[in-house]
Amino acid sequence: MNKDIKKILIGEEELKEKIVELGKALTIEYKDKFPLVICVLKGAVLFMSDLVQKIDASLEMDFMAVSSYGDSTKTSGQVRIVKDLEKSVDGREVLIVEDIVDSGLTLAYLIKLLQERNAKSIKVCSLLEKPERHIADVKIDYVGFVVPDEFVVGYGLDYAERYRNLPYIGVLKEEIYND
Ligand SMILES: O=P(O)(O)OC[C@H]1O[C@H](OP(=O)(O)OP(=O)(O)O)[C@H](O)[C@@H]1O
Ligand SMILES: Nc1nc2[nH]cnc2c(=O)[nH]1
Repeated sequence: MNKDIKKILIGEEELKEKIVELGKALTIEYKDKFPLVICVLKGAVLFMSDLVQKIDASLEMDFMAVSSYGDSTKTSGQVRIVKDLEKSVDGREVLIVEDIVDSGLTLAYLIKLLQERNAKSIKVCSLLEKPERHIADVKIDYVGFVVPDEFVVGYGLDYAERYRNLPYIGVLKEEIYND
């Protein structure tokens, strides 16, 4: 285990099993719909790449990066587009893939944006959710794991851009924040 990690919340095997399960459900949902699957960079990139391999349906992938103003552990509610989609969502069945829904403000912004761009349907698959932290009223159609109100890293999720490459989801030691 990485020396900065206090505990592992979700291990590699558990992640793999959940992704197979989500992939089966999404295969049923999107079998003949040719969805546009949108990865929200950067956190969702590992989850997205493993998840799409478990969806047995024709699909397209696109990538979007948004940034919320605030420090590395808090979101402020203001979101801006850092990298926009290449594809049009007009008339498309869209699946947003997120690593985590915390306050829900990023997701609420994305859903509104894609609605304004005339997507036919918008569903959300998030690996993690912290329901007790929601500020925005967002519906997540597919959730991997509900996690407690602790700052988690690994499997795409960072603290100050580090730890994204850990193959598990873990909680950082307090001293890392206080450095
Ligand atoms: O529900 P919220 O409170 O809005 O937080 C969730 C968002 O925060 C994280 O992204 P971040 O802005 O840290 O960027 P990153 O994915 O590049 O790490 C995460 O990937 C979500 O997009
Ligand atoms: N890495 C990380 N990013 C987040 N963004 C919102 N909540 C979290 C979290 O718990 N961990």
